[in-house]
Amino acid sequence: MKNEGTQPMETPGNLFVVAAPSGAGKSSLVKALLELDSHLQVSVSHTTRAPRGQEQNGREYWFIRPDEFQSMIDRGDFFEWAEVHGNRYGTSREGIEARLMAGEDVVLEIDYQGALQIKQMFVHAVLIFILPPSWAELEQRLRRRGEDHPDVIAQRLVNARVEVAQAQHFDYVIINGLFETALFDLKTVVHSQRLKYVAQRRVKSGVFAALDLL
Ligand SMILES: Nc1nc2c(ncn2[C@@H]2O[C@H](COP(=O)(O)OP(=O)(O)O)[C@@H](O)[C@H]2O)c(=O)[nH]1
Ligand SMILES: Nc1ncnc2c1ncn2[C@@H]1O[C@H](COP(=O)(O)OP(=O)(O)O)[C@@H](O)[C@H]1O
Repeated sequence: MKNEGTQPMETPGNLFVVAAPSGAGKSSLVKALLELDSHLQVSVSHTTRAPRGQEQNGREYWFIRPDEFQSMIDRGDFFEWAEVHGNRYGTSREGIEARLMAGEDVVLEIDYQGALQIKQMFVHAVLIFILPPSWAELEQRLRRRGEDHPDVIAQRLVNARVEVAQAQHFDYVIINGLFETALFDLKTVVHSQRLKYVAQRRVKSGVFAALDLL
């Protein structure tokens, strides 16, 4: 939650931030997007949460102990971190900064608290919020996923009300009803941002002026 000393940054690479209430389909959408888009890389967060069935250390998350997480906070290793559903999650500086400076596009899959912190640091970050089509469907998806204890699901559904209220602060809101439609919308946002960025760079560099267009 702390980011003292961090100035807003403008980087050659685009930064996309995807947030959603648990079960809305954020991880599935980002995974599908990454398979289609070789220019995009995901940042693997650190968490104190226990791994789920198929999750692997270093793939979905870096799973670390609470004291290790605290040490990382103390060392200033995180761009942002937050407590979500009773566990801590954080985006480490390592990797992301270098990738963005090298002109690569990065996607973060984080909660709304982290997303809002990131927007303060990276003014051009594109914030995307994924909504389920209904509360009933959200609950169904969490149950069908079958990864969390009923108590954990209940807590996530309560927290979902608070999270969804934050969608108003995001640049884009995508409803994940039909998966392929939502994926198309997500691809469109990424593509639009790249076009916008290229156009802005060309205007700045005077390319259009040289063509006698502007
Ligand atoms: N602020 C922050 N939130 C994170 C980070 N990594 C994951 N989260 C969020 O923590 C919440 C819980 O994630 P998880 O336990 O994997 O369950 P999920 O909701 O099913 O994805 C989700 O809203 C994630 O987006 C991170 O590095 N920072
Ligand atoms: N559009 C969709 N329609 C039906 N089921 C979906 C859709 N998107 C995702 N799911 C399913 O819903 C569950 C939750 O998706 P997941 O990507 O894990 O959500 P999140 O990362 O937001 O918690 C998974 O079982 C996933 O396969």
